[in-house]
Amino acid sequence: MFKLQPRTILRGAMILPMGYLGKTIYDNMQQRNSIYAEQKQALDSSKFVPLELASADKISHDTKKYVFKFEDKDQVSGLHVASCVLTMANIDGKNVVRPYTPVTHVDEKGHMDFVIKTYEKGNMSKHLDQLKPGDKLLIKGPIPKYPYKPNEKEHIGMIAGGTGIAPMYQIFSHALANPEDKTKFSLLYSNVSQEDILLRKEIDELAKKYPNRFKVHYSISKKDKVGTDWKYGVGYFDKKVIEEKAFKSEITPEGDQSKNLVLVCGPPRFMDAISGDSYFENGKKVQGPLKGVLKEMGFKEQDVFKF
Ligand SMILES: Cc1cc2nc3c(=O)[nH]c(=O)nc-3n(C[C@H](O)[C@H](O)[C@H](O)COP(=O)(O)OP(=O)(O)OC[C@H]3O[C@@H](n4cnc5c(N)ncnc54)[C@H](O)[C@@H]3O)c2cc1C
Repeated sequence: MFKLQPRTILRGAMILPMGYLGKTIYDNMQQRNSIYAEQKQALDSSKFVPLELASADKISHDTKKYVFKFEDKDQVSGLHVASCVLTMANIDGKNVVRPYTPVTHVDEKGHMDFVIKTYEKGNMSKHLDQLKPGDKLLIKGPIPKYPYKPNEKEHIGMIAGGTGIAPMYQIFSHALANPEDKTKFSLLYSNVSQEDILLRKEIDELAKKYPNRFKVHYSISKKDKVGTDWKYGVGYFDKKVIEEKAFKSEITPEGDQSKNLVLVCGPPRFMDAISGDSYFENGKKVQGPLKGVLKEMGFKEQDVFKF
């Protein structure tokens, strides 16, 4: 079992949410913000601003890509890696607020894109599904999540389910585009069927372009949804799949955890199975105890960040 070094404790603590170590994350964000201060920002973290929907296109049977225009085509969102936004809409007389993670690069100008799944009984996702180009949505951000720093870790394992790919994509697409950043990424991405895999073209292109820095293993949870050409996994992620297909000997609970980290994001049942979910306590998001497969494997709370 690995021992906690002071450096490990500090780094572990850095991945805790604002409520625990707000100052560290805040300082980090301030540094990032000073970089972006020179650029005109479309979003404001203290208030909701209306953004116009430019287009909404189906990318799978239940998911759309939404493109929101900034007021000025030279504006950037003002987001940093990794952060998300809050959206707000008045639905049946109530203000509904939900977080989403853009999939556009943080320095992309003029627009911000989201990949959002529509739930049959979902308040915000159904509202978004009904929006037409020209309609506006209230958006606020950035909302800080994991403060990613190039080369801080050697290897980051990512375990994502469904739309949980969005924050992972934000991180690895940003990191891989930076030639100075040597961080390696291993992504395990689970979906019900092949058709449900979001951003597959983009992910496969990155895996091809950066074979030494980025690898991906997909899994389909339903056997009958697998096509004949399927070369990846079937079923849920367990210890064996995580060890053999993603982490190999590079990310282990016994390894040097100041160099490795595991990120997890997915729907509630997926989170419960893999790591346990983060939750709100006294109005603040807390990581909560580590549970599930990662706990069984021997990982510790500070080795894992849950989005
Ligand atoms: C940090 C963060 C970033 C996120 N980024 C994205 C993103 O980029 N794209 C995206 O599509 N979603 C994302 N989500 C999820 C999103 O915030 C909403 O939870 C989701 O869109 C459902 O909201 P709703 O109002 O439509 O459904 P609600 O009205 O909240 O829920 C209605 C019903 O839908 C079902 N449901 C709701 N959410 C889920 C879920 N995640 N999995 C399975 N069933 C569910 C439940 O059965 C629920 O009873 C993110 C969540 C977080 C915490």
